[in-house]
Amino acid sequence: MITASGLSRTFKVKDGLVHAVRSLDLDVAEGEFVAFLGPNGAGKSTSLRMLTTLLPPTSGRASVVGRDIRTDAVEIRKNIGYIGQGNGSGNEIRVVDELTSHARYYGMSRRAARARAHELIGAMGLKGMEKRVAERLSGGQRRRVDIALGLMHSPRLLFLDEPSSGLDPHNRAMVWEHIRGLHRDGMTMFLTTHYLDEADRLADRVIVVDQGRVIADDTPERLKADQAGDLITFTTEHDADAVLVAHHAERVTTRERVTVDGRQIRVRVAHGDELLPAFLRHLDALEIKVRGVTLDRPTLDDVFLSITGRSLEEADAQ
Ligand SMILES: Nc1ncnc2c1ncn2[C@@H]1O[C@H](COP(=O)(O)OP(=O)(O)OP(=O)(O)O)[C@@H](O)[C@H]1O
Repeated sequence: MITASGLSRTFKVKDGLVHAVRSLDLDVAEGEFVAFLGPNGAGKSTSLRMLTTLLPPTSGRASVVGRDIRTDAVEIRKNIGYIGQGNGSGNEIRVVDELTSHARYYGMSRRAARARAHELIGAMGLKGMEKRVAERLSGGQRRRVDIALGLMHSPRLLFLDEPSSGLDPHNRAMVWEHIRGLHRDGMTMFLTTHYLDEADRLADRVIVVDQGRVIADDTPERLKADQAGDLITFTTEHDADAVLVAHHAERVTTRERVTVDGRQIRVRVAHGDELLPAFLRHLDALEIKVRGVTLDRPTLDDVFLSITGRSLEEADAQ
């Protein structure tokens, strides 16, 4: 559905060059749900704009729905939907008319276009807003009109750039419910999001980018198990016991994955739930006293932290 090889984009700025995307390789199969994650400025939107034929690459190649992005933009645009960051829908046209004329552009009959517009108005929780002009909607309502616009022609492949930004939790859940349904019916999804929990829950595959490069690409489960692991936190009665727990923990994982802070020992380890009972029995047999223990499952932010040494939330704040 999407392949890219060495796809790159450089921008000229006053004081030099910005390498927004550096040699992106991608292979997305039909029916996949891929989340593209990374901090602000990592190159996500630039990648999406190249793949949707809105921006020519500086070098490299890509094909989308089997067509070359450099030579076949018209065919690609017919088959894909693109929901960018703050799309159109900022003009003096009624919501229902904007949706209908968008679909007409794709060759739908007036009748089919109106029926589809009303279907999506319902699905996006916009009932009652049909006759309002997009300019006078709230940010969250406008965002849902953007999403409906991207879906009007029922594309095979949907690119979503931060689809849920600006939506309250209720509307986020509603939009995702609809997108999940479309994916179940076979639509391929490629999205960027800052909500790591969304990517974790929804995507079959997560591609992590940083400074224009792909730094990880796998299922959320494998990324979390391989790159981050569970976090076990032990609390001991005495500082001396903490040192002993840390010593034994280093034997089941590596030294870098064990940190001691007073009487608290943090251990990162894959499959912590399976390891913990035997490890506690082992400590007990050695008469090392543990007062408390907690186990936390890793998040995708832990994955980013483990690969780059900084948290995605911190990286975004920079
Ligand atoms: N038209 C442009 N001219 C110059 N630099 C640009 C242009 N568009 C993007 N950039 C730069 O390219 C880099 C990547 O930007 P991009 O918008 O692709 O990042 P992003 O990962 O989508 O970020 P965000 O999460 O903030 O949306 C940034 O350093 C950005 O400043």
